[in-house]
Amino acid sequence: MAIGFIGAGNMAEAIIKGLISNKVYNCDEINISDISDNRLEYMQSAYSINTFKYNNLLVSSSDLAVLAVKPQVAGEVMEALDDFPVDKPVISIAAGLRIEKITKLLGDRPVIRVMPNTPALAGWGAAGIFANKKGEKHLPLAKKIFSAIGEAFVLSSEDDMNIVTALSGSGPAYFFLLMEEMINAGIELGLDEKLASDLTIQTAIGAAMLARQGNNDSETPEDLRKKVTSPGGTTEAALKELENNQLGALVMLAVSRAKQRSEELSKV
Ligand SMILES: NC(=O)C1=CN([C@@H]2O[C@H](COP(=O)(O)OP(=O)(O)OC[C@H]3O[C@@H](n4cnc5c(N)ncnc54)[C@H](O)[C@@H]3O)[C@@H](O)[C@H]2O)C=CC1
Ligand SMILES: O=C(O)[C@@H]1CCC=N1
Repeated sequence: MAIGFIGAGNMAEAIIKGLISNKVYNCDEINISDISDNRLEYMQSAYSINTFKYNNLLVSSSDLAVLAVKPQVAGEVMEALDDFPVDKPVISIAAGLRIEKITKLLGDRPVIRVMPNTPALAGWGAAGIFANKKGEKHLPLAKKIFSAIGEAFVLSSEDDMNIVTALSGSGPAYFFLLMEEMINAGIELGLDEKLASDLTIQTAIGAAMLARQGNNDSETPEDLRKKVTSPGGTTEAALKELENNQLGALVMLAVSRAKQRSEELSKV
């Protein structure tokens, strides 16, 4: 069984790294194509996988194709795939690309839509998965692939993919922005850059680990926040500022905007 990635970008690399280190596929069972020769050379030397200059050759040498190009070029990439047998499944990770469009261009075939995220690069990804009727029998394989790079969650409706994209697909960027701002605050208030950065990142990891542990013990992030917040203390002073400046409403606005953008991309 060979897996073929169309597009050798950041997400394809994250997935491939996880597949190899978790021995889901051997290097010689992984194919990749890209328009960039540099990118193909890099992927070949970093992971010893098979590279293809042409997407058509890639799909004819693969049992499963993973569409990993930007949504804006996905249409033209699919239109140019000739003689791609309809029994071969497609996994698409392109944001906002609906299954209906894929089957329209590639024929009525098994399709699995997945929304992964970049923490997959560190093995800590979160992915939402949805299959069409024909794709359902390939769900165990899709779950295996995305569990190799984090946790995979099967969705009951394709429409939920827009929310998943806004929450966990784009979500790492929200946490990174918060980290950037915390580091900047630490520096501005007098710490050196390295210390501000080390403290912020370790705190983010600690908070995430605690939240994860809490999730198993029915302790919510809200419960954990309350444990940090001593009455009349420093945390309370900080949180009041975040509340007064409507952090909650701002997060709702940002996530809704990302969801709306995902819906817009569905119409391209
Ligand atoms: N970056 C992220 O956090 C996430 C991205 N995604 C989705 O994953 C997909 C890929 O995103 P990234 O890896 O971040 O993008 P990227 O820009 O790093 O990778 C895309 C790759 O496709 C190649 N490419 C462009 N045209 C091509 C063609 N005609 N044939 C073959 N290859 C071609 C590019 O040279 C590039 O290497 C997108 O559809 C995006 O919506 C999904 C979840 C998270
Ligand atoms: O920003 C984007 O469109 C992609 C999808 C989710 C994360 N990155």
